Amino acid sequence: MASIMGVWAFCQSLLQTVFPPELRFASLKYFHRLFSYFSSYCYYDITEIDGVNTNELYNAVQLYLSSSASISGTRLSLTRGLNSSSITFGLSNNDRLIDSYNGVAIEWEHIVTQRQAQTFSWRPLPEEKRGFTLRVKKKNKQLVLSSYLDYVMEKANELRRRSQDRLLYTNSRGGSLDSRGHPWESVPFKHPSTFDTLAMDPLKKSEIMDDLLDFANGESFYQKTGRAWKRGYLLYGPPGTGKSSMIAAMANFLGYDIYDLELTEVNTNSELRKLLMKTSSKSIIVIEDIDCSINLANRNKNGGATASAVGSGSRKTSYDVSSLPGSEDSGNTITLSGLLNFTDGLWSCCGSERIFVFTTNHIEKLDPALLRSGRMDMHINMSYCSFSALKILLKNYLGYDDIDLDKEILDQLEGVMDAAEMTPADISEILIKNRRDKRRATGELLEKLKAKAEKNRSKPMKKDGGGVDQEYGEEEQEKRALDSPKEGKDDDDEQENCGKFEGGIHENGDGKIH
Ligand SMILES: Nc1ncnc2c1ncn2[C@@H]1O[C@H](COP(=O)(O)OP(=O)(O)OP(=O)(O)O)[C@@H](O)[C@H]1O
Ligand SMILES: [Mg+2]
Repeated sequence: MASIMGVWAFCQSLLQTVFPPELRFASLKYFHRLFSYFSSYCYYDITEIDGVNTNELYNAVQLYLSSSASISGTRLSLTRGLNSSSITFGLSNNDRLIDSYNGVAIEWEHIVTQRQAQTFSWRPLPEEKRGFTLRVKKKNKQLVLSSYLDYVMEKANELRRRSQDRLLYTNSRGGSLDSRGHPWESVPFKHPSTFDTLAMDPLKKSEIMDDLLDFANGESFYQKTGRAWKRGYLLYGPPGTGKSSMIAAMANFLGYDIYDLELTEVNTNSELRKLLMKTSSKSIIVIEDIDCSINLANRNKNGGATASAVGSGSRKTSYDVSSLPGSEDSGNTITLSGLLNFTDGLWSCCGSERIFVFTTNHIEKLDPALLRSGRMDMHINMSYCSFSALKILLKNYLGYDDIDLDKEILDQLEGVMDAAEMTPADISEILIKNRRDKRRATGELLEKLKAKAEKNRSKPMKKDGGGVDQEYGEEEQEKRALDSPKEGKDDDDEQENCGKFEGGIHENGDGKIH
């Protein structure tokens, strides 16, 4: 047997020195077949692209090999991605190293060859053909198949989560795919918001954190109850109350990637489905300002689901496809039912451990279908800054603890906080501006709060909610104007259909209200 292995090794080294890489790859395969019968080893090829899809296992192996301490490579390739904070190292082209698992030696080789002239393909393929070959003794084959590869996947996921550079994906390219078949573009996600920096009622905060942890650790629960392993959060409240900051804090807390879904870039339900299929597990799928992304004014007579995307933000100019003759037939529209299928239809289960987060400034404008049980599991009201939230801001921005603050000032702040109805964003501005002088900061803050409370008191109360709401409307309209000049349609009839939510958090589905 030793002599057979010697011949095999000789042939391999001969091939590597004599043949060009593309021939080497093909010839190696041929010789491999010839020798496999006699060899005590078996081989597994893990190619980067499997047919037209990217092979997740390839990426996992690459990551695992780049960081595992249990491996000893003699020659590594170092890379640092654009905007990335860390250097990653991997196997050089056509180099190999030995990993050890449960006392078994596993050899990895990275094989890179030039792709031959492309025949017809629906999308351009990368110029290089890359793959890993795993070599293990035949007697340990079962170990590799039953647990080693799972271990590699798990380790790679963990490494990715632990690394600072989680990813923020966007679908700003519309429906088009990149050369690796991805509809999403990604950048490293480095938002500093955490649950520590988030100013909100501590009880509410810990409820949300517990809920997230229950979800992340709940694989067996979801399995046992036959539910898809996903959870939906609806964050609602005035601009500047921390909805986007909360999403960043959730991602940082769980170590998940974020998919920021720009609904106005999606033309059809099937495009929406494709985007969903290309999201990974352990991720948060976000639709911001859902009331602006889906135009609920276009529902059909049956209360059905003809909703069209409308422009917002850096988004397309408003359009209303359902008003174009025949546009529905041409399928050039996303519908509310398409969106609901996206979140809780069969397709929503094509991955696991995913969180959906919708945000809105106007929960009352949302279609009741979106709010129904089982859709968005938790409704979280991000409201004006409360006294307990203010204390968090004072600590974070000025380094104040409760005991550091003058009791009299604290009492005054507490007395005026609720009536002032100022957002954490407004308060943060005042604190940032005066952060070098704590006394001045609290002084100016108190002044502004009192003035705002006074202003609110003197405003004439309107039937539908009072003066404060009107101002919140103005602020929000400003935001909308920036987003889309054509917007601002009348949604009154929609509001009649919608339930009103008060208080902090509502857990949906089991009827509990927190
Ligand atoms: N609850 C909060 N805790 C800490 N900082 C906050 C909070 N709310 C707002 N801020 C600050 O204000 C800024 C704007 O907040 P954010 O973008 O999260 O608000 P939003 O609710 O998403 O607003 P919009 O409805 O306009 O999207 C943030 O950068 C953050 O610094
Ligand atoms: Mg926001």
